[in-house]
Amino acid sequence: MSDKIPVTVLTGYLGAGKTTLLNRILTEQHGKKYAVIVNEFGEIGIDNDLVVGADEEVFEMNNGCICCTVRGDLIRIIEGLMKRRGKFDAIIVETTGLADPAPVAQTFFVDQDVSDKARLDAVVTVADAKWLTERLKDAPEAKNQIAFADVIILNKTDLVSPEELAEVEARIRAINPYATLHRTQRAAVPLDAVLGRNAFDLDRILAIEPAFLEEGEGHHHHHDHDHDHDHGCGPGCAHDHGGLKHYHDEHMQSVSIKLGEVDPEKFMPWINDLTQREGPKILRSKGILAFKNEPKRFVFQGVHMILDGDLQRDWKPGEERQSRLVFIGRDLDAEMIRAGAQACAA
Ligand SMILES: Nc1nc2c(ncn2[C@@H]2O[C@H](COP(=O)(O)OP(=O)(O)OP(=O)(O)O)[C@@H](O)[C@H]2O)c(=O)[nH]1
Repeated sequence: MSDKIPVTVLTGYLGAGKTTLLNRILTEQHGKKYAVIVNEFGEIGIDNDLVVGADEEVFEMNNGCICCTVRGDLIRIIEGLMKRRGKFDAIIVETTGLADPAPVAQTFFVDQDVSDKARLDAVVTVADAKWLTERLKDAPEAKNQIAFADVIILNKTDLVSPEELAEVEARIRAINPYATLHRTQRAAVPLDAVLGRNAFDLDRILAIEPAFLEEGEGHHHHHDHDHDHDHGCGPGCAHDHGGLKHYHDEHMQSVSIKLGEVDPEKFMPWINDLTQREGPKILRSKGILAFKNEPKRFVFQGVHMILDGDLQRDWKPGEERQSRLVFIGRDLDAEMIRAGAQACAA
């Protein structure tokens, strides 16, 4: 029996429910110690701050594209964790919603130091029952996340009719007939549905992606656009790592904003109005807010025009009462969003 540390790669498109699932796993009584590695799109880390659990250690990877800039980070973090063996039962990697899981999974096979000590247990993909059908049309990453999955959590079943649910499940099955599929609300699955699966099937992946085990001899980046963004190796390029091709959305951008205390009387109407008007373009929004005279942190989450928000834990003594917001989407009017947020200052 291998004593390699099992690694679960948690993927799924923006806002599907990855962090919800992760928090559920981490708050269960499991008696295990997990190391969690998160990777976000957007310059200021919010996700790592929203992962709960007293016993876990959370490591944040650099922002940017997971294949080029971030893969090095992933390897470094895992190697660091390996030096402290015995302290962790398993590693969970939560990728950004925009990541193609192929290069992440590939790391566990082509990097010798990593593959000596860690094994990919399963790729778990959270799918948003409401939005997946749309994303399969316009986001190749979303399709790859389904194709690579060993376990699929078909989440947010409360937001669709039984007919819509059957339809999205049929679409998933057309891409991936093999994965174990769980229909959920709020990602409610037992821990053993996700962890310790020993489910990653290399033969199946090689059938989809014959170049999976080939480490690129020099990386060929195809910039099939003339935009001048700077996001690591850049959105919009279809990378070809020795034949393993994956994609980035060239129009995807993030707007991140930091400000001090915020007036909820101004913020609430503004965020509602913004997401109603710009919802089709804003795929994802989230923030941790310091409301004036409020001892607790207010956390809001949006996926297109659906918004959620509540007061969570207290601001800790000495913790700076700073508000942080991130908007991820296509063709966003960054100046308009920034100005609107600034106007909510208390
Ligand atoms: N209605 C409904 N909302 C849900 C469900 N699961 C999660 N959500 C909400 O969907 C939003 C996104 O959930 P997250 O868990 O943060 O999604 P994520 O995949 O981690 O998002 P990114 O990391 O930004 O890609 C939050 O507001 C959740 O509360 C569900 O089953 N039903």
